Amino acid sequence: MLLSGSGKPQFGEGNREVGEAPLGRPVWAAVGGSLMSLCLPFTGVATMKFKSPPVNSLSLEFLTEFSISLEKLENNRACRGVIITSTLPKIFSSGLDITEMCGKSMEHYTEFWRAVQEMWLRLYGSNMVTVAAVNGSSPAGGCLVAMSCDYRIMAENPKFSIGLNEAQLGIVAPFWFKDTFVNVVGHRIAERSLQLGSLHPAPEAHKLGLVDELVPEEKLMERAAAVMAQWLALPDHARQLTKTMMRKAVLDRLVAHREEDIKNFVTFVSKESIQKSLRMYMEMLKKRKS
Ligand SMILES: CC/C=C\C/C=C\CCCC/C=C/C(=O)SCCNC(=O)CCNC(=O)[C@H](O)C(C)(C)COP(=O)(O)OP(=O)(O)OC[C@H]1O[C@@H](n2cnc3c(N)ncnc32)[C@H](O)[C@@H]1OP(=O)(O)O
Repeated sequence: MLLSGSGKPQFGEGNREVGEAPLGRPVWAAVGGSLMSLCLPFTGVATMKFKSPPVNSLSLEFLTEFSISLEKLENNRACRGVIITSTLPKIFSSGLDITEMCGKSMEHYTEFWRAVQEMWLRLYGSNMVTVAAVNGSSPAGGCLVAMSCDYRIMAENPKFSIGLNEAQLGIVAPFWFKDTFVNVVGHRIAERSLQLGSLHPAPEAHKLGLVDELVPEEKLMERAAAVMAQWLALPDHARQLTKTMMRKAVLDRLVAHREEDIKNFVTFVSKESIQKSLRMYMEMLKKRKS
């Protein structure tokens, strides 16, 4: 992932610490792990770019790096907003890495699911302004990442789709995926879309309110910066308290039921019938390619 931003530098780039420039001015800070890049320029707005080929699947390693990056930004007082996008053509994120949910131990499933929860708690509960610049397809967990942001701008290409398609895989979106979805599009649209496991092409996603606006792909980052500036024009404390008021109940629900949710996931995903569905789905993806 690539992460970039400005302000008071606190990050290291690989092994290189980024510190004060000779004149005492903060320098551009680049952080990164291998799976995303992060930069924080003088504007106080970070850009986080997923870069985990082939399709930015949310593996345990990716989720861990994502959460650490968010924590670093959150703790950096100079950082007020983050734009999340992808370096890969046509793909924002393919969602949870299915291979993490196939043929692994109970311990692994537990660790993986805790990492999924952690990422969501950090992103959905972030004090920063979060804008998703969705420059490609974004199924399931990828859709969750976009929906957890404050605002979604999607490239207007109808070949790109977004949605919670879990039902198509024979699995069930957990209650907090569903809650996030309901908070974005409302109960009726969420119910129909979840039951059918729909992936909505960009124009339809816009009509449903799943994304806030569509722009030509080449204008995506420019528009994301403009939206960010609009949101940052307000005093942080008022915006943050309002965000908390809107999201707290849903966040609290997972916090209160976190261990139970992990147990449910592990029990569910360990079932032979679910393993079979996931294996068949992976085979279908491979066949579709050939
Ligand atoms: C009671 C309930 C209690 C608890 C709940 C329990 C459990 C359920 C909760 C689980 C919630 C799950 C959330 C998820 O996110 S599941 C993942 C859903 N994702 C998808 O369905 C997307 C699948 N992928 C695609 O549709 C396409 O790959 C995509 C993204 C449109 C890109 O298409 P394309 O560019 O043509 O690329 P390929 O299809 O050729 O893919 C390249 C390569 O990547 C592999 N791959 C794709 N997606 C994934 C993935 N999500 N995980 C792992 N691997 C993936 C694909 O197989 C190819 O591999 P290859 O080796 O053939 O190169």
